[in-house]
Amino acid sequence: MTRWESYLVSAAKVINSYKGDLPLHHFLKQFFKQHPQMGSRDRRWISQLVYHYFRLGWWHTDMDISERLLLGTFLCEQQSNDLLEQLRPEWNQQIAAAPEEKLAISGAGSLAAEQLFPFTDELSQGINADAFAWSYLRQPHFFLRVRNNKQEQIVSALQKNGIPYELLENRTTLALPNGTKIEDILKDKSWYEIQDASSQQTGHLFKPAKGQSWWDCCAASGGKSILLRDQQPGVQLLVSDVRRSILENLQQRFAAAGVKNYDARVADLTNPAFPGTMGRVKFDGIILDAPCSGSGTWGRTPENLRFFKKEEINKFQDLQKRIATNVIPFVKPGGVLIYITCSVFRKENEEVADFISSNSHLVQEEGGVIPGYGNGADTMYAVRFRNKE
Ligand SMILES: C[S@@+](CC[C@H](N)C(=O)[O-])C[C@H]1O[C@@H](n2cnc3c(N)ncnc32)[C@H](O)[C@@H]1O
Repeated sequence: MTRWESYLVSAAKVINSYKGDLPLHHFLKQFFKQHPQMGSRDRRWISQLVYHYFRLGWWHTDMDISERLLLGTFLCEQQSNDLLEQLRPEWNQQIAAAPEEKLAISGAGSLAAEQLFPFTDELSQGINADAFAWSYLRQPHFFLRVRNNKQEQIVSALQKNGIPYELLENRTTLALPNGTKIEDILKDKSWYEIQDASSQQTGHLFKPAKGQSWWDCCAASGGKSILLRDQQPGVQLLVSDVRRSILENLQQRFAAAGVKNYDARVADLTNPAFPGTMGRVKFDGIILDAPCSGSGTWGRTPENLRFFKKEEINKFQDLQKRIATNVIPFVKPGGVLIYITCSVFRKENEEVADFISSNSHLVQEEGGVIPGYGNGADTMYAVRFRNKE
């Protein structure tokens, strides 16, 4: 058996044993731990094959696995590669063709959006189902947000290391190839944050003013809070999350980014007793970056196309409504609430936004879907409400 054929066999082994109960990258890590004879090149190829396989969603699930692995590689890769050259050279010659052309060349028949992404009837308004579904065939980019005006220094380090990059029009967002080991290239952590392009765009809704008090109530490791403080270093900041461990990550990330003077607390915002623990405090701005299906980021975790259960969407909506209900009373009259998800589902987006405005004095001012699928970024939803009390 050639090296390339053995990659197909190993990838098929992974696919047959993976049941979706933990993220695919964790599963692959475990798999490689059990097969220490595989070197880094082998691991890279097998992982890539498996990811391409899942990028095809529910299309041709009855096809022979090896055939589907090759088809996934043909449709998802844009550059000639050794595996196809050895196993399907006639496809490798056409690797740069448009996806529609590749479909015809492969003889695999037509491809409808619902076959790739089985939840098209759940999409938020304004998301183009075809363009969104087809975006799964491309691995998303890796994005940086430039801080402290270090564009020139960063670009020159990337050029020195031969890393291809695109500096977007706003001159603060950099798109890089996925898997770039940026920590090895940029030693000064204060120059940049790793943050998806759409996540960076949510910041356009913040508009903080000096001296205001803000609460990032589902802060995780603090990506939105750092963005907020970069816009307005003078805001007073409270961060909270239900997970103590993620707030420890936040503290390290803030220290590396030079973010100081903030309050942090562990808080479960679904707990009905929670509001009583906050005292009489109110905020000029609250960022509610809600726990969600993450369906706008599944280009990075395409195994979800096969393993996510539609019923989960309602559970997320329920969680989002409960958290919003507990958070709304803490917006000052005249203050703002920014509701954010990285979901493409109407139930987690517009329906929760409608729930917020129907059950409070909050009025939606601006925002909506941030469609990242056209430029290799995540798709998000972000809306800004003002308290008209
Ligand atoms: C989408 S993430 C936030 C991402 C973060 N804002 C950022 O920019 O990196 C949602 C966060 O909500 C937190 N969360 C989930 N359930 C919660 C609850 N009941 N109360 C408070 N936080 C919760 C999760 O732990 C998770 O860190």
